[in-house]
Amino acid sequence: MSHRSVIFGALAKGKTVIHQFLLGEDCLRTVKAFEQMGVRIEQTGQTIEIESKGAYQLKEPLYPIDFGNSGTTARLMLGVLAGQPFHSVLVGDDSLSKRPMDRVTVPIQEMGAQTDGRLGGKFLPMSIRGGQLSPMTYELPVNSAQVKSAVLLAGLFAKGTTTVIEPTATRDHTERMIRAFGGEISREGQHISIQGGQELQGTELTIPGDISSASFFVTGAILANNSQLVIQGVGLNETRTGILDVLKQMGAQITLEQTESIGDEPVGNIHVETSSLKGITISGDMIPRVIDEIPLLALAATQAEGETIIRDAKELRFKETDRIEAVVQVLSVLGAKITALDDGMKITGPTALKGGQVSSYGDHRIGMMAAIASFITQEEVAIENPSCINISYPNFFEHLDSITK
Ligand SMILES: O=C(O)C1=C[C@@H](OP(=O)(O)O)[C@@H](O)[C@H](O)C1
Ligand SMILES: C=C(OP(=O)(O)O)C(=O)O
Repeated sequence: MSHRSVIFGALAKGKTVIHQFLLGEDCLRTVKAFEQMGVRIEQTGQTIEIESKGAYQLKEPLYPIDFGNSGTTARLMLGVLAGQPFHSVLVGDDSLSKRPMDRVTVPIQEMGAQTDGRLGGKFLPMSIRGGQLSPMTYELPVNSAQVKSAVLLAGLFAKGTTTVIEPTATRDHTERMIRAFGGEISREGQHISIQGGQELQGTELTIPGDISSASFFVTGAILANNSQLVIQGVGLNETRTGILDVLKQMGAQITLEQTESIGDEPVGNIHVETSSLKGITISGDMIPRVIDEIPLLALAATQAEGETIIRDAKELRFKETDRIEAVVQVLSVLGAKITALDDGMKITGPTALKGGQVSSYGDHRIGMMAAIASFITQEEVAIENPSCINISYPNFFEHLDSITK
Protein backbone atom coordinates (compact mmCIF):
# COMPACT_ATOMS: atom_id res chain seq x y z
CA MET A 1 0.00 0.00 0.00
CA SER A 2 2.83 2.39 0.62
CA HIS A 3 3.83 2.69 -3.05
CA ARG A 4 0.18 3.35 -3.92
CA SER A 5 -0.03 6.14 -1.37
CA VAL A 6 3.02 7.80 -2.96
CA ILE A 7 1.41 7.50 -6.41
CA PHE A 8 -1.84 9.08 -5.23
CA GLY A 9 -0.02 11.70 -3.15
CA ALA A 10 1.91 12.75 -6.23
CA LEU A 11 -1.23 12.87 -8.41
CA ALA A 12 -3.22 14.81 -5.81
CA LYS A 13 -3.09 18.57 -5.58
CA GLY A 14 -1.52 20.03 -2.44
CA LYS A 15 0.22 18.42 0.47
CA THR A 16 0.15 14.73 1.37
CA VAL A 17 1.76 13.29 4.49
CA ILE A 18 2.18 9.52 4.69
CA HIS A 19 3.14 7.78 7.93
CA GLN A 20 4.21 4.18 7.63
CA PHE A 21 5.84 1.39 9.51
CA LEU A 22 7.69 -0.38 6.69
CA LEU A 23 9.48 1.53 3.99
CA GLY A 24 10.59 -0.95 1.36
CA GLU A 25 12.78 -0.33 -1.68
CA ASP A 26 9.71 -0.61 -3.89
CA CYS A 27 8.19 2.45 -2.19
CA LEU A 28 11.44 4.42 -2.56
CA ARG A 29 11.46 3.61 -6.29
CA THR A 30 8.05 5.24 -6.56
CA VAL A 31 9.34 8.31 -4.72
CA LYS A 32 12.27 8.61 -7.16
CA ALA A 33 10.00 8.19 -10.18
CA PHE A 34 7.89 11.18 -9.20
CA GLU A 35 10.92 13.25 -8.20
CA GLN A 36 12.14 12.72 -11.78
CA MET A 37 8.82 14.19 -12.88
CA GLY A 38 9.23 17.34 -10.78
CA VAL A 39 7.20 16.44 -7.67
CA ARG A 40 8.70 17.63 -4.34
CA ILE A 41 8.98 14.73 -1.93
CA GLU A 42 10.72 14.67 1.45
CA GLN A 43 11.37 11.61 3.52
CA THR A 44 12.08 11.89 7.25
CA GLY A 45 12.40 8.50 8.91
CA GLN A 46 9.20 6.64 8.16
CA THR A 47 7.28 9.74 7.07
CA ILE A 48 6.96 10.93 3.48
CA GLU A 49 5.75 14.43 2.63
CA ILE A 50 4.66 15.21 -0.90
CA GLU A 51 3.91 18.63 -2.31
CA SER A 52 2.33 18.32 -5.74
CA LYS A 53 0.69 20.63 -8.25
CA GLY A 54 -1.50 17.73 -9.32
CA ALA A 55 -1.80 15.02 -11.93
CA TYR A 56 -1.66 17.37 -14.92
CA GLN A 57 1.54 19.18 -13.92
CA LEU A 58 4.03 16.31 -14.06
CA LYS A 59 7.19 16.95 -16.10
CA GLU A 60 8.74 14.75 -18.78
CA PRO A 61 11.51 12.72 -17.11
CA LEU A 62 14.99 13.34 -18.55
CA TYR A 63 16.28 9.86 -17.82
CA PRO A 64 14.80 6.35 -17.78
CA ILE A 65 12.80 5.62 -14.64
CA ASP A 66 14.26 2.60 -12.85
CA PHE A 67 11.65 0.43 -11.12
CA GLY A 68 14.21 -2.05 -9.78
CA ASN A 69 12.43 -5.25 -8.79
CA SER A 70 8.92 -3.85 -8.29
CA GLY A 71 6.25 -5.14 -10.64
CA THR A 72 3.48 -3.29 -8.82
CA THR A 73 5.20 0.08 -9.19
CA ALA A 74 6.09 -0.44 -12.86
CA ARG A 75 2.59 -1.59 -13.81
CA LEU A 76 0.70 1.05 -11.85
CA MET A 77 3.01 3.74 -13.25
CA LEU A 78 2.25 2.61 -16.81
CA GLY A 79 -1.36 3.54 -15.99
CA VAL A 80 -0.25 6.97 -14.76
CA LEU A 81 2.12 7.61 -17.67
CA ALA A 82 -0.60 6.64 -20.16
CA GLY A 83 -2.31 9.89 -19.15
CA GLN A 84 0.77 12.09 -19.50
CA PRO A 85 1.35 14.02 -22.73
CA PHE A 86 5.05 13.17 -22.83
CA HIS A 87 7.55 10.40 -23.45
CA SER A 88 9.08 8.26 -20.70
CA VAL A 89 11.28 5.19 -20.58
CA LEU A 90 10.84 2.47 -17.95
CA VAL A 91 13.61 0.09 -16.93
CA GLY A 92 13.96 -2.54 -14.21
CA ASP A 93 16.31 -5.20 -12.89
CA ASP A 94 16.88 -8.61 -14.53
CA SER A 95 13.79 -10.11 -12.91
CA LEU A 96 11.42 -7.24 -13.71
CA SER A 97 12.70 -7.10 -17.30
CA LYS A 98 11.41 -10.65 -17.75
CA ARG A 99 7.94 -10.08 -16.31
CA PRO A 100 5.05 -9.56 -18.73
CA MET A 101 3.94 -5.97 -19.20
CA ASP A 102 1.53 -6.63 -22.08
CA ARG A 103 -1.19 -7.32 -19.50
CA VAL A 104 -1.11 -3.54 -18.93
CA THR A 105 0.02 -2.21 -22.32
CA VAL A 106 -2.86 -3.94 -24.16
CA PRO A 107 -5.64 -2.02 -22.34
CA ILE A 108 -3.78 1.31 -22.10
CA GLN A 109 -2.96 1.19 -25.82
CA GLU A 110 -6.62 0.68 -26.50
CA MET A 111 -7.28 3.80 -24.43
CA GLY A 112 -4.81 5.74 -26.61
CA ALA A 113 -1.31 5.44 -25.13
CA GLN A 114 1.61 4.48 -27.37
CA THR A 115 4.05 1.99 -25.93
CA ASP A 116 6.95 -0.04 -27.22
CA GLY A 117 9.32 -2.43 -25.52
CA ARG A 118 11.64 -5.35 -25.83
CA LEU A 119 10.50 -8.58 -27.53
CA GLY A 120 7.55 -7.23 -29.47
CA GLY A 121 6.65 -4.58 -26.92
CA LYS A 122 5.92 -6.94 -24.04
CA PHE A 123 8.88 -6.36 -21.74
CA LEU A 124 11.00 -3.62 -20.16
CA PRO A 125 12.91 -1.57 -21.19
CA MET A 126 9.77 0.07 -22.44
CA SER A 127 8.87 3.50 -23.73
CA ILE A 128 5.50 5.13 -23.37
CA ARG A 129 3.98 8.29 -24.81
CA GLY A 130 0.66 9.10 -23.25
CA GLY A 131 -1.87 11.79 -23.90
CA GLN A 132 -5.56 12.21 -24.43
CA LEU A 133 -7.17 8.92 -23.44
CA SER A 134 -10.55 7.45 -24.31
CA PRO A 135 -12.40 5.58 -21.59
CA MET A 136 -12.98 1.84 -21.93
CA THR A 137 -14.69 -1.13 -20.37
CA TYR A 138 -12.13 -3.82 -19.71
CA GLU A 139 -12.70 -7.33 -18.44
CA LEU A 140 -9.54 -8.55 -16.72
CA PRO A 141 -8.11 -11.60 -18.52
CA VAL A 142 -5.91 -12.36 -15.46
CA ASN A 143 -6.85 -11.99 -11.79
CA SER A 144 -4.53 -9.10 -11.15
CA ALA A 145 -4.95 -6.11 -8.86
CA GLN A 146 -1.98 -4.57 -10.63
CA VAL A 147 -3.75 -4.61 -13.99
CA LYS A 148 -7.02 -3.42 -12.44
CA SER A 149 -5.18 -0.56 -10.74
CA ALA A 150 -3.29 0.45 -13.89
CA VAL A 151 -6.50 0.66 -15.94
CA LEU A 152 -8.28 2.62 -13.18
CA LEU A 153 -5.32 5.02 -12.95
CA ALA A 154 -5.40 5.53 -16.74
CA GLY A 155 -9.18 5.99 -16.38
CA LEU A 156 -8.55 9.01 -14.14
CA PHE A 157 -7.14 10.74 -17.24
CA ALA A 158 -9.73 9.54 -19.79
CA LYS A 159 -12.70 11.59 -20.98
CA GLY A 160 -15.70 9.70 -19.60
CA THR A 161 -16.24 6.58 -17.51
CA THR A 162 -13.78 3.69 -17.46
CA THR A 163 -15.04 0.37 -16.11
CA VAL A 164 -12.97 -2.63 -15.07
CA ILE A 165 -14.76 -5.96 -14.80
CA GLU A 166 -13.13 -8.20 -12.25
CA PRO A 167 -14.34 -11.84 -12.44
CA THR A 168 -12.63 -12.72 -9.13
CA ALA A 169 -12.14 -10.11 -6.40
CA THR A 170 -8.53 -8.95 -6.01
CA ARG A 171 -7.09 -6.56 -3.43
CA ASP A 172 -8.93 -3.25 -3.46
CA HIS A 173 -6.42 -0.80 -1.95
CA THR A 174 -6.43 1.33 -5.10
CA GLU A 175 -10.18 1.86 -4.92
CA ARG A 176 -10.05 2.71 -1.21
CA MET A 177 -7.15 5.06 -1.72
CA ILE A 178 -8.87 6.97 -4.52
CA ARG A 179 -11.63 7.69 -1.99
CA ALA A 180 -9.10 8.63 0.71
CA PHE A 181 -7.80 11.30 -1.71
CA GLY A 182 -11.29 12.68 -2.25
CA GLY A 183 -11.98 10.86 -5.53
CA GLU A 184 -15.09 8.95 -6.55
CA ILE A 185 -15.12 5.35 -7.65
CA SER A 186 -18.05 2.97 -7.64
CA ARG A 187 -18.49 -0.77 -7.52
CA GLU A 188 -21.52 -2.73 -8.62
CA GLY A 189 -20.98 -6.45 -8.43
CA GLN A 190 -17.91 -7.16 -10.52
CA HIS A 191 -17.92 -3.75 -12.26
CA ILE A 192 -15.68 -0.99 -10.91
CA SER A 193 -16.15 2.42 -12.54
CA ILE A 194 -14.21 5.64 -12.41
CA GLN A 195 -14.95 9.01 -13.96
CA GLY A 196 -12.04 10.69 -15.78
CA GLY A 197 -10.90 14.24 -15.09
CA GLN A 198 -11.36 14.15 -11.30
CA GLU A 199 -8.89 16.16 -9.29
CA LEU A 200 -7.60 14.35 -6.22
CA GLN A 201 -6.75 16.33 -3.08
CA GLY A 202 -3.70 15.83 -0.87
CA THR A 203 -4.33 14.27 2.52
CA GLU A 204 -2.63 12.84 5.61
CA LEU A 205 -2.73 9.09 6.02
CA THR A 206 -1.22 6.25 8.03
CA ILE A 207 -0.45 2.99 6.26
CA PRO A 208 -1.34 0.00 8.45
CA GLY A 209 1.14 -2.83 8.94
CA ASP A 210 1.30 -5.02 5.83
CA ILE A 211 -0.40 -8.37 6.34
CA SER A 212 1.89 -10.10 3.82
CA SER A 213 4.89 -9.06 5.92
CA ALA A 214 3.15 -10.02 9.18
CA SER A 215 2.35 -13.45 7.73
CA PHE A 216 5.97 -14.57 8.00
CA PHE A 217 5.80 -14.24 11.77
CA VAL A 218 2.25 -15.61 11.95
CA THR A 219 3.44 -18.77 10.18
CA GLY A 220 6.64 -18.93 12.23
CA ALA A 221 4.66 -18.75 15.48
CA ILE A 222 2.29 -21.53 14.35
CA LEU A 223 5.15 -23.85 13.41
CA ALA A 224 7.59 -23.19 16.27
CA ASN A 225 7.24 -25.05 19.57
CA ASN A 226 5.62 -23.34 22.54
CA SER A 227 5.12 -19.99 20.95
CA GLN A 228 2.64 -17.21 21.37
CA LEU A 229 2.76 -14.00 19.43
CA VAL A 230 0.69 -10.84 19.10
CA ILE A 231 1.29 -8.67 16.04
CA GLN A 232 -0.19 -5.21 16.42
CA GLY A 233 -1.49 -2.69 13.93
CA VAL A 234 -1.92 -4.98 10.92
CA GLY A 235 -4.15 -4.06 7.97
CA LEU A 236 -7.08 -6.50 7.94
CA ASN A 237 -8.69 -5.59 4.62
CA GLU A 238 -10.62 -8.72 3.73
CA THR A 239 -9.18 -8.88 0.21
CA ARG A 240 -5.87 -9.59 2.00
CA THR A 241 -6.78 -11.78 4.98
CA GLY A 242 -7.04 -15.04 3.02
CA ILE A 243 -3.81 -16.25 4.66
CA LEU A 244 -5.45 -16.12 8.10
CA ASP A 245 -8.60 -17.85 6.83
CA VAL A 246 -6.60 -20.63 5.16
CA LEU A 247 -4.32 -21.17 8.15
CA LYS A 248 -7.39 -21.33 10.43
CA GLN A 249 -8.96 -23.86 8.07
CA MET A 250 -5.77 -25.89 8.43
CA GLY A 251 -6.27 -25.81 12.20
CA ALA A 252 -4.21 -22.81 13.29
CA GLN A 253 -5.07 -21.00 16.51
CA ILE A 254 -5.46 -17.43 15.32
CA THR A 255 -7.71 -14.75 16.76
CA LEU A 256 -8.24 -11.27 15.45
CA GLU A 257 -8.99 -8.15 17.36
CA GLN A 258 -10.00 -5.25 15.17
CA THR A 259 -8.88 -2.11 16.95
CA GLU A 260 -9.58 0.72 14.54
CA SER A 261 -10.08 1.79 10.97
CA ILE A 262 -7.48 3.96 9.36
CA GLY A 263 -9.32 5.76 6.60
CA ASP A 264 -11.30 3.04 4.96
CA GLU A 265 -8.95 0.21 5.99
CA PRO A 266 -9.69 -2.02 9.02
CA VAL A 267 -6.70 -2.48 11.32
CA GLY A 268 -6.15 -4.79 14.27
CA ASN A 269 -4.01 -7.20 16.23
CA ILE A 270 -3.33 -10.81 15.30
CA HIS A 271 -2.96 -13.30 18.16
CA VAL A 272 -1.37 -16.59 17.16
CA GLU A 273 0.13 -19.62 18.89
CA THR A 274 1.71 -23.00 18.15
CA SER A 275 -0.86 -25.18 16.38
CA SER A 276 -1.28 -28.61 14.79
CA LEU A 277 -2.21 -28.38 11.13
CA LYS A 278 -3.99 -30.59 8.62
CA GLY A 279 -3.68 -30.52 4.84
CA ILE A 280 -6.36 -28.84 2.69
CA THR A 281 -7.03 -27.78 -0.90
CA ILE A 282 -6.52 -24.11 -1.73
CA SER A 283 -7.91 -22.99 -5.10
CA GLY A 284 -10.38 -20.80 -7.01
CA ASP A 285 -11.49 -17.44 -5.62
CA MET A 286 -9.25 -17.86 -2.57
CA ILE A 287 -6.06 -17.63 -4.66
CA PRO A 288 -5.99 -13.82 -5.21
CA ARG A 289 -6.55 -13.40 -1.44
CA VAL A 290 -3.39 -15.41 -0.65
CA ILE A 291 -1.29 -14.95 -3.77
CA ASP A 292 1.81 -13.52 -2.05
CA GLU A 293 1.52 -15.87 0.93
CA ILE A 294 1.53 -19.15 -1.01
CA PRO A 295 5.24 -19.79 -0.32
CA LEU A 296 4.40 -19.64 3.40
CA LEU A 297 1.35 -21.86 2.99
CA ALA A 298 3.56 -24.42 1.28
CA LEU A 299 5.97 -24.29 4.21
CA ALA A 300 3.07 -24.68 6.67
CA ALA A 301 1.77 -27.62 4.61
CA THR A 302 5.07 -29.51 5.12
CA GLN A 303 4.06 -29.71 8.81
CA ALA A 304 0.38 -30.49 8.19
CA GLU A 305 -1.10 -33.95 8.47
CA GLY A 306 -2.04 -35.25 5.00
CA GLU A 307 -2.03 -33.67 1.58
CA THR A 308 -2.23 -30.00 0.72
CA ILE A 309 -3.05 -29.12 -2.88
CA ILE A 310 -2.68 -25.61 -4.26
CA ARG A 311 -4.31 -25.04 -7.67
CA ASP A 312 -5.37 -22.15 -9.94
CA ALA A 313 -2.19 -20.29 -9.00
CA LYS A 314 -0.34 -20.17 -12.31
CA GLU A 315 0.22 -16.43 -11.73
CA LEU A 316 2.95 -17.48 -9.28
CA ARG A 317 5.05 -18.31 -12.31
CA PHE A 318 5.10 -14.59 -13.27
CA LYS A 319 6.19 -13.10 -9.97
CA GLU A 320 9.73 -11.94 -9.03
CA THR A 321 10.78 -15.47 -9.88
CA ASP A 322 8.76 -18.52 -10.88
CA ARG A 323 7.47 -19.02 -7.33
CA ILE A 324 6.15 -22.52 -8.02
CA GLU A 325 9.62 -23.74 -9.04
CA ALA A 326 11.40 -21.71 -6.36
CA VAL A 327 9.20 -22.97 -3.50
CA VAL A 328 9.49 -26.57 -4.69
CA GLN A 329 13.30 -26.25 -4.98
CA VAL A 330 13.82 -24.61 -1.58
CA LEU A 331 11.50 -26.93 0.34
CA SER A 332 12.86 -30.02 -1.46
CA VAL A 333 16.42 -29.11 -0.40
CA LEU A 334 15.09 -28.95 3.17
CA GLY A 335 13.57 -32.42 2.82
CA ALA A 336 9.89 -31.69 2.14
CA LYS A 337 7.67 -33.94 0.05
CA ILE A 338 6.54 -31.43 -2.53
CA THR A 339 5.88 -31.55 -6.26
CA ALA A 340 5.13 -28.81 -8.74
CA LEU A 341 1.87 -28.72 -10.68
CA ASP A 342 1.38 -26.57 -13.74
CA ASP A 343 -0.77 -24.15 -11.70
CA GLY A 344 0.29 -24.89 -8.15
CA MET A 345 1.85 -27.59 -6.00
CA LYS A 346 1.17 -30.67 -3.94
CA ILE A 347 2.68 -31.15 -0.49
CA THR A 348 2.46 -34.21 1.74
CA GLY A 349 3.12 -33.85 5.44
CA PRO A 350 4.17 -33.85 8.09
CA THR A 351 7.89 -34.13 7.30
CA ALA A 352 10.75 -33.21 9.63
CA LEU A 353 12.81 -30.62 7.78
CA LYS A 354 16.60 -30.69 7.78
CA GLY A 355 18.80 -27.67 7.15
CA GLY A 356 20.75 -26.80 4.05
CA GLN A 357 21.85 -24.10 1.66
CA VAL A 358 19.08 -22.58 -0.42
CA SER A 359 18.79 -19.75 -2.89
CA SER A 360 16.43 -16.82 -2.38
CA TYR A 361 16.15 -16.70 -6.16
CA GLY A 362 16.52 -12.93 -5.70
CA ASP A 363 12.90 -12.98 -4.49
CA HIS A 364 12.16 -11.35 -1.12
CA ARG A 365 9.25 -13.65 -0.33
CA ILE A 366 11.28 -16.81 -1.03
CA GLY A 367 14.18 -15.50 1.10
CA MET A 368 11.87 -14.72 4.04
CA MET A 369 10.06 -18.05 3.73
CA ALA A 370 13.42 -19.86 3.97
CA ALA A 371 14.32 -17.81 7.06
CA ILE A 372 11.03 -18.82 8.73
CA ALA A 373 11.65 -22.46 7.75
CA SER A 374 14.77 -22.32 9.92
CA PHE A 375 12.44 -22.11 12.98
CA ILE A 376 11.73 -25.82 12.50
CA THR A 377 14.73 -27.27 10.67
CA GLN A 378 17.07 -29.64 12.47
CA GLU A 379 20.19 -27.81 11.21
CA GLU A 380 20.85 -24.31 9.97
CA VAL A 381 19.39 -22.86 6.79
CA ALA A 382 21.89 -20.77 4.81
CA ILE A 383 20.18 -18.34 2.43
CA GLU A 384 22.04 -17.11 -0.65
CA ASN A 385 21.43 -13.47 -1.55
CA PRO A 386 19.25 -12.49 1.42
CA SER A 387 19.57 -8.75 0.65
CA CYS A 388 16.61 -9.00 -1.77
CA ILE A 389 14.43 -9.03 1.38
CA ASN A 390 14.93 -5.24 1.59
CA ILE A 391 12.56 -4.90 -1.35
CA SER A 392 9.55 -5.16 0.91
CA TYR A 393 10.84 -5.62 4.46
CA PRO A 394 14.17 -3.91 5.26
CA ASN A 395 14.08 -4.66 9.01
CA PHE A 396 12.95 -8.26 8.65
CA PHE A 397 15.99 -9.82 10.37
CA GLU A 398 15.84 -7.28 13.19
CA HIS A 399 12.18 -8.18 13.85
CA LEU A 400 12.99 -11.87 13.51
CA ASP A 401 15.70 -11.52 16.19
CA SER A 402 13.39 -9.61 18.48
CA ILE A 403 10.64 -12.26 18.40
CA THR A 404 12.92 -15.27 18.68
CA LYS A 405 14.88 -13.98 21.71
O1 LIG B 1 -1.53 -4.65 -6.45
C1 LIG B 1 -0.62 -5.03 -5.69
O2 LIG B 1 -0.10 -4.30 -4.83
C2 LIG B 1 -0.14 -6.41 -5.81
C3 LIG B 1 -0.92 -7.32 -6.42
C4 LIG B 1 -0.54 -8.72 -6.60
O3 LIG B 1 -0.19 -8.90 -7.94
P1 LIG B 1 -1.30 -9.30 -9.01
O4 LIG B 1 -2.55 -8.65 -8.58
O5 LIG B 1 -0.82 -8.82 -10.33
O6 LIG B 1 -1.38 -10.81 -8.91
C5 LIG B 1 0.60 -9.11 -5.70
O7 LIG B 1 1.13 -10.35 -6.09
C6 LIG B 1 1.69 -8.07 -5.70
O8 LIG B 1 2.71 -8.46 -4.84
C7 LIG B 1 1.17 -6.76 -5.22
C1 LIG C 1 5.76 -6.70 -4.11
C2 LIG C 1 5.58 -7.86 -4.69
O1 LIG C 1 5.51 -8.08 -6.00
P1 LIG C 1 5.66 -7.12 -7.27
O2 LIG C 1 7.12 -7.17 -7.71
O3 LIG C 1 4.74 -7.75 -8.25
O4 LIG C 1 5.27 -5.74 -6.88
C3 LIG C 1 5.37 -9.07 -3.87
O5 LIG C 1 5.56 -10.15 -4.32
O6 LIG C 1 5.01 -8.93 -2.73
